[in-house]
Amino acid sequence: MIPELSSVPGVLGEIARRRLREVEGLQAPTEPALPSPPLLSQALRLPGLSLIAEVKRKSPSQGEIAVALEAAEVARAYVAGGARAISVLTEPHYFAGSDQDLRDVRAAVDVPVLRKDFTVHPVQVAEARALGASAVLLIVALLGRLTASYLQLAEQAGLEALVEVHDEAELELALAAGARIIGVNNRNLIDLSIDRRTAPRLGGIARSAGFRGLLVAESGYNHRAQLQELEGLFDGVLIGTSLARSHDWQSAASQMTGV
Ligand SMILES: O=C(O)c1ccccc1NCC(=O)[C@H](O)[C@H](O)COP(=O)(O)O
Repeated sequence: MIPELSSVPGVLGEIARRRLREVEGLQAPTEPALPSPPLLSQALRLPGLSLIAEVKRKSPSQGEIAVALEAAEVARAYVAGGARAISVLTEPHYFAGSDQDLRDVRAAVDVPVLRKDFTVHPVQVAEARALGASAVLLIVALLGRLTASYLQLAEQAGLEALVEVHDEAELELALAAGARIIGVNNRNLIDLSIDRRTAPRLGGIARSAGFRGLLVAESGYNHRAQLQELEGLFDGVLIGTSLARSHDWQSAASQMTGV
């Protein structure tokens, strides 16, 4: 049990406590291990800013985005539009996602797949590997000092981790935990406000502190021009709402990547 979970405020706290109740009785999957998935880090090391495109049906901040979308179809279109990785929200209640979405996306595309969930129990890490994910999301605002042990768990399971931060204190914890891929979220997950200055600010601090790992900017991007300030500092950008709500997922992705 994560000691601080009961005191996480706002929507993030609500989601995480509900998720814990859903998963804490589950047994770790026992199926034979799947072949090693493609590495998220490799996709992020390609030249330029790599797009991680998100399969997102609804969200606490936006309500319904594309409730009827078919995850595999959307993921294929994103990849055709130049996305180098896919993020799949598997949380069912607030985002209408599912584990089956992740299986479907894994079967449909060759690029790395991130399991975007609210990881609050070790069983979710084992599940992610069994579903075919390449990486899991670890939110420092939820895991606090346990971030390092969840990172270890992920590595032992053969997964990479996107370690997500939103402020300086969380960035310090992520660096101390030995994160290799840090996601800076422009969305405050407590009050859901967006401030796109967060990513460049914290990305700059991370680099000044000597971080040589991979940086991903997350949330709030809807035009290619907004990505300019990330060039040269960030390796990737994670975009959900503005892509998913488009009626043409391939051209929406392509407008962001220029492919
Ligand atoms: O998207 C939300 O409203 C949200 C609310 C509470 C916790 C997490 C939330 N989103 C998760 C994400 O970080 C985003 O799905 C991801 O970064 C993409 O953001 P966007 O392009 O703004 O959809």
